[in-house]
Parts: sequence; structure tokens; C-alpha cells
Amino acid sequence: MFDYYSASTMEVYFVTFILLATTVIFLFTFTTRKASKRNHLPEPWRLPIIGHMHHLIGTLPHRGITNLAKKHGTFLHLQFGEVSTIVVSSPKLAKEVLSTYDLTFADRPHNITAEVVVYHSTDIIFSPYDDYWRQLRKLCTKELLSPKKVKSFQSLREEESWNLVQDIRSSMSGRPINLSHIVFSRVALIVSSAAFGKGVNDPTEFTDLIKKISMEMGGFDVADIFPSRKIIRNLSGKKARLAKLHNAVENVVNKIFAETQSNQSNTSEESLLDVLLRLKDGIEFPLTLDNIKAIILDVFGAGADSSAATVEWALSELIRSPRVMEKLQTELRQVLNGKERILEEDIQDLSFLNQVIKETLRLHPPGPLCMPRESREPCVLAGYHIPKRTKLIINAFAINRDPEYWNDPESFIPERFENNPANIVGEDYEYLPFGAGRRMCPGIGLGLANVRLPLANIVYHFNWKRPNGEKNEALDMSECFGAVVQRKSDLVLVPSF
Ligand code: HEM
Repeated sequence: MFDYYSASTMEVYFVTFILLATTVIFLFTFTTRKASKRNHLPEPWRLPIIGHMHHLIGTLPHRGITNLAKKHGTFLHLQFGEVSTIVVSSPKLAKEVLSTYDLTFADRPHNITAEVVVYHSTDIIFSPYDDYWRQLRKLCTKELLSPKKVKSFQSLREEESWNLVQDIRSSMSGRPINLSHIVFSRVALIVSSAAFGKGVNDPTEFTDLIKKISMEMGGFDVADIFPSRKIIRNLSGKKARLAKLHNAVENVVNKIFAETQSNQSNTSEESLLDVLLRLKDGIEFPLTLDNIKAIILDVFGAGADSSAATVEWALSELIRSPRVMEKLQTELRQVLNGKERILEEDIQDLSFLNQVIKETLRLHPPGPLCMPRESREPCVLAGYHIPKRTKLIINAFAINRDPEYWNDPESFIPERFENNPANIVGEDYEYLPFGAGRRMCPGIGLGLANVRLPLANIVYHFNWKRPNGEKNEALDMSECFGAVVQRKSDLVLVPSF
């Protein structure tokens, strides 16, 4: 709600609100002040009731929080309504939190959207740190997202990446095409075929719903920052919106489940849904159908947009940097030597392609603030007392650009990874596109595979320029915040064959 107000309108709004609700203010400030007295971490100036929320008005949360860290320090306290939050924006402290204190911060904060829409937070992302979550993570490592399972979807990725090339070829050479749409729909098809089998051909309804859920999950709207005030949830319309979303999810998931049952004979690979249905009763905590739906929502929510956005950002950076584009095309064209259909093993070890992907994830991590965590017990961090149930934000966006660790950090220079061992997690935690520790992303293998092949195909088969003679380096790189940070405007480019 805050984004819709200009700064001056907000001031008038708050002054009026404060005068009218003095009693309520005392109640609210009493509870929030109590938290701050125990905690003397640096923080910007705060307002009654909303705390530091106004500092994020008109900015994207990861950029706003990074600006605050630059001014007030890389270990920061922010009060968002009732929610006491600490923000870690330096590799050194991230290492301490995600290794020494990983267990202390292994919980996720309660999220109203996950509670209502994602089957009482019984998915992997939002599940509290308990035996049920441990079982799900084991399931991911051994079955759902194991290297063997990721490999089993190789032909799916090859086929859809080839279809992507055909999509582009079917457009007229020399005419602009919307690469964002093509990439997102093909990557969504790869993920939906892996999740449900090849019978489900149109995942659009599902992906549209996931987008709506992502928007509700940001954690920065008025209902999220006053979780104990049910009245705010009702008045802000969030309760009604979430109930509607949950019903829509039920309808779409049930429809897809029914479709999958009738298409079973067409499915060559065992889909993730098949795996879950096969295993559901033979494990320590048998999975209900609702648990399975929640897990499948994660696969889509965490798996499709993150990979598609990474392909889109990589192409955006390549267009802005013709030198890097040419170097990548040369690597691909020399190795593939005119071959039409690219197989995964053809490009698996291409060092410059891998450097381009790593550099893209450094500058454009799809989850720039990782997923929030919460302390399960009190602890002392960098000399500060941190109470139980404090929300923790790991600011991967700032960490990946920390000038103490990265030369010329704002520039896209894939070669910086040539002699840098940083692979998935930086040695000094200076590189965190997938988070780290117990709650680190379990889908890295699948995610990277879903980026590598589509990107290689687009760069190998075509040359690209911007429409209407627009300058490459002037490409707008504005972002739009959701569960995944994507380009604000679609990437429209002109291919030549
Ligand atoms: C480029 C692709 C991807 C990126 C950059 C990415 C990034 C992340 C990040 C930053 C987190 C939070 C980690 C933390 O809290 O420390 C996360 C969590 C998670 N990701 Fe990914 N992810 C990607 C692809 C995938 C895929 C393909 C899947 C599965 C199909 C997946 C499933 C998950 C799950 C289930 C979690 C929650 C883990 C937990 O709470 O235990 N991700 N991811």
C-alpha cells in the first residue's frame, strides 16, 4: 500500500492518523520500544507505529535496504511495524550468521500468505525448522532434486530449448521480438514438464497464479508488518485476497493432478509429482495430498521465474556489453562448429559460459534478500544481543557487490570468475546467489541447468541488436520486485539469422 503514496501525502496521512489514534499509538509503541531497548544496533530514524517502513517508500526493498546499510552500517536494525528485523550486509557477518549461528537462524518467520495459500506453510520454503522440514530436505537431496533426477530431465530441456530456437526463427528476421515472453514460457514448460510430466502442456494458468502469490509474499505490506492485528488483515483486503488465491490454487492444482492421472501412459520420465505420490506413504511422516500440493507450488514458485529471470538478465548484460557477447559467441561457435541441436554435454564445461552465468547471478541474484530467517533462541552477534524471534535478512544484493571483495563491483565482468574459486558460495561468503547454510537453495543443479541451455541456444544461433537503432549500452535495466527480481520492462530485441 505504501508505494501508492507520494512522500508529502504520506506525511499528512500519518499526522492525521497519529492524532486520531493516540491511545493505539501508545499501545503499539510500548510493544515496539520494548524490543528496541534490548537492541542497540544502529538504525535510521523511526516513526511511531510503522517504525522504519517509510524509508522504503518509493524504492525497491533490496535497493532501499542497501542504501540504509551504506548510511548506517552493514549490521543494522530495522523495525517494520511489529516485526523486529536485523539486516546483515557484509560477507564477514554473513559467514558468522550462516555458519556459526546457522542453527539459531534456521527458522522462517511466519508468513500470512504462506499460511493461507501454501497449505499452512507445509512447503519446503516456509516450513518451520522441524522434523517435517528435515524430511522434505532429505527428499530433495535424495530424490526430487538429486543430480540423477536433474539429469533425467535433460531431454526435456534440450527439446524445449530447441523449441525456443524455433520460436525465434518463426518470427521474421529483422523484426523485434519479445524475448522475455519467449524465455519465460519455455522455461515454465521445462519446469511444468519436470513437475507434472509432459501431458500438461499449458502451465500459463499456474504460472500466473504463482506470480500473484509472489506479489503477496513480499512481506512489506501493512498486513505483513502487523501480523498480530487481524483487523488490519481484514480491513486491508488481504484476508479476502488470500482466500481467493487459495481457492484458485486448489482449482488449478486439482485440474492438473486430474490431467496427469489421465495422461500417465504418455509420460516417459517419472515426474516430480509421480515421485512424491510413490513415496508419500513409505516415509517417516507420510505426506498428505495437501503437503504434496505445497511442495509442487515451491517447485514452480522457486524454480521457474528464478531461472527465466537469470536468462533474461544475462541477455540484457550481454546486449549492453558487445565485447562479452562476442567472446561468448566465439566460445560457443568454436566448440559447436555449426551443430544445430545443442546437447547438454556439448556445453557443460564451457568456462566462459559458466563465468557469464556466475557474473549474472552476482549482479542480479533473483532473490537479492535471500529468504528471511528467524532466530529460534536469543544469541549475541557481533556483540549485540539478538532476542528470540527476530527476523533476519541476509542482504545478498549488497554482499555480491561489496567493494572490499569485488573490483569495480557494479560492472559486468565475467572474467573476474576466471581465477576465483567462488562457485555456489564464495569462500568468504562474498558471493551468495543461492544463500548458504541449512536453508540454502536445494534446487541449484536444476536451476543452473534451466539457465545454461536456453541461454547458450539464444546466443549461439542468433546475433542480436536493439530495435530502431537504439544504443546497446542504453538498455533500461530497471527492476521490478516480487519473490524474484525481474526486468521491469520486457526485453525486446531484433535477431538476425
Ligand atoms: C537460478 C536459480 C535459483 C536461484 C538463484 C535460487 C535462489 C534461492 C535462494 C537465495 C534461496 C534462499 C536461501 C536461504 O534462505 O539461505 C532459495 C531457497 C530455495 N530454493 Fe532456490 N533458487 C533457484 C532455483 C531453484 C529451483 C530450480 C528450485 C526447485 C525446483 C528451488 C527451490 C528452492 C527451495 C525449496 C528453497 C527453500 C529451501 C529451504 O527453506 O529449506 N530453487 N533459492
